Amino acid sequence: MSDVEPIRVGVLGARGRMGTEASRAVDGADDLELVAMVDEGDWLHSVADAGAQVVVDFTNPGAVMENLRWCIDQDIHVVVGTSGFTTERLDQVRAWLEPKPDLGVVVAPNFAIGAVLMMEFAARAARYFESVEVVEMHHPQKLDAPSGTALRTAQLIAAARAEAGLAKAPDATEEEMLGARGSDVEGVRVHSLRASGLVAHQEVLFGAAGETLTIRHDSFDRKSFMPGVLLAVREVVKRPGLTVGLGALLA
Ligand SMILES: NC(=O)C1=CN([C@@H]2O[C@H](COP(=O)(O)OP(=O)(O)OC[C@H]3O[C@@H](n4cnc5c(N)ncnc54)[C@H](OP(=O)(O)O)[C@@H]3O)[C@@H](O)[C@H]2O)C=CC1
Ligand SMILES: O=C(O)C1=N[C@H](C(=O)O)C[C@H](O)C1
Repeated sequence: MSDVEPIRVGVLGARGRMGTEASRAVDGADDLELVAMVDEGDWLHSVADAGAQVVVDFTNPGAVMENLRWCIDQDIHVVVGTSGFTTERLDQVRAWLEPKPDLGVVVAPNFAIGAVLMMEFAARAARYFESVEVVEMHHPQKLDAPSGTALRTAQLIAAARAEAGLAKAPDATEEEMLGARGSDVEGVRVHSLRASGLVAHQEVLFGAAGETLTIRHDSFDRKSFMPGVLLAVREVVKRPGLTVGLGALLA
């Protein structure tokens, strides 16, 4: 038996789709101890009362900032899977962390290894193609559109295009029905599909003269996110400040 104390973990959004899976994964890990499961209407302070060192948040974009603020105030490290993180929100989290030099927050738009690689590959390909569009596909219970993963992918692509000096992607559309061309995320078109049977899927379509490149990732089961969640829980206690994306934690 190891003489290292397990990391004490609380889960917010614990009765939701991801919170249920994350609670199960934490509970099944020898080096972690599930000390609190909190959902809407529960007493948030029970997380601190239970001595949680790390909180995992899978709630919703409307709730997550208040949860984060509270955890930081309580000196609890946070792993955030909840979507809805704009640049402004990330800046706000950095500001909250400033007076807390030992505290870590990881915000990961997607914990699936394949999705992380899809974003990295897309960022790498971006400089070589004049056209690019992102199509994300999710279950119809999803509250936000576009997905956090699609937003992050579009931001990474936009940054790579800007660095390469690429102009706006060609598009002669003059007349369009509202929404037909998707949303414009920093100059990258993002389309959101919702259908029963889907979990979480994304395609990034690149185009240049005479060729296209499609990079696609599919999560068929929420178990796909769990190795990433557990990695983030183990790493956040060693990484003060804000870490965005699981990629930074991968060896
Ligand atoms: N980063 C990643 O890899 C992934 C991220 N996600 C993101 O995680 C989030 C949750 O997704 P999902 O599990 O499908 O959503 P669910 O709606 O199934 O779960 C969210 C849960 O949080 C609860 N909740 C709402 N407000 C609070 C609060 N203030 N405190 C505690 N609990 C609260 C909800 O309760 P109630 O229903 O009563 O409101 C619900 O039980 C979404 O933002 C989603 O995009 C999802 C999958 C992977
Ligand atoms: O709501 C979901 O299901 C998912 N949300 C995250 C997102 O918005 O990108 C991650 C994954 O796509 C599943």
